[in-house]
Amino acid sequence: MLRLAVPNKGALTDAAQTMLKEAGYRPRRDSKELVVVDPENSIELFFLRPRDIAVYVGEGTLDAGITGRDMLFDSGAPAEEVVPLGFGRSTFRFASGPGSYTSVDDLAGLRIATSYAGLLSKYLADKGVDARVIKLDGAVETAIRLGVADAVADVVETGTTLRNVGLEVFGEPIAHSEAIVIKQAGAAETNGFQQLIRRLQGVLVARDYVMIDYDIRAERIDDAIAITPGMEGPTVSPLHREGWVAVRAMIPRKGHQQVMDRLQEIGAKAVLITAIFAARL
Ligand SMILES: Nc1ncnc2c1ncn2[C@@H]1O[C@H](COP(=O)(O)OP(=O)(O)OP(=O)(O)O)[C@@H](O)[C@H]1O
Ligand SMILES: O=P(O)(O)OC[C@H]1O[C@H](OP(=O)(O)OP(=O)(O)O)[C@H](O)[C@@H]1O
Ligand SMILES: [Mg+2]
Repeated sequence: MLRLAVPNKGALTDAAQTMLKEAGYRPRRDSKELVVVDPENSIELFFLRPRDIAVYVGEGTLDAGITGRDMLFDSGAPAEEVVPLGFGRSTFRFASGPGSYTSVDDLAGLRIATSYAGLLSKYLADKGVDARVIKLDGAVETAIRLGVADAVADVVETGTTLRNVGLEVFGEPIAHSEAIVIKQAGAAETNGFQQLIRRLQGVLVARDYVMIDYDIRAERIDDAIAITPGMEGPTVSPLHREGWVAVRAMIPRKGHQQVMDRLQEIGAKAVLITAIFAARL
């Protein structure tokens, strides 16, 4: 049985649940359930704090985990990213009162509050900036107002939290994060692990791609294929109508209306888009 760590709280929880459900795994019945055993899929799900997941996986007590890339770096645990999952996207940034500082170099000798002390300390060391890291558990944005810190380093998604307390980001982003699957660094990939990855990648394909079908005059087929090249070449089938062919291909969901416009401009008829329910490439 594969032992997988899944966030039990916080920003990644719902999206991770939804993705695992779409990948065919048994969802947890309520938010208090800490372990889900799913023998049909040979998997055990352990619901843990996102911050702790890299620690368990790095120790090898669990085979794989879903966590944030920033949390993996922060932990310093011997675990590695296997695939990005496309949700929980955020940047990790410095912020302070408007106009206070412009780059990390301005922070030498100052105090920076964060709940990602490992990630921040590594970044400061890389940049050769000697500053004091004040480790807090959360809600770090308030630390400046309360006089505990001169600047903060925190997760920013929409920026609403910072705006609400009158802070502004400055300097280059420290890190770009999203939800990822991790495994112990250097560990062999078991059959169960590869199955998990294939299923999750299938969910990503089903989310990001749609199927397009259309009819086109045979003499325009090269132009049509240039617009819809498909993954490994589109399927082209004869139509009962003389001089016409039917084409079927996968295209990115994003921009599919533009693709339909271009196909119509070269004379395509009966252009249909359908959602992909599940996929394995
Ligand atoms: N508003 C957000 N939008 C997108 N991703 C976020 C957001 N807040 C946090 N994350 C990401 O989610 C992951 C887990 O962070 P989260 O804040 O949920 O954990 P936590 O702080 O330990 O939990 P909690 O906030 O419940 O105490 C991190 O990788 C982080 O980058
Ligand atoms: O840019 P925004 O869209 O406002 O999102 C970013 C905020 O979301 C997270 O907070 P969370 O709710 O996890 O609280 P925490 O700081 O206590 O972890 C993060 O720590 C930021 O505060
Ligand atoms: Mg949080």
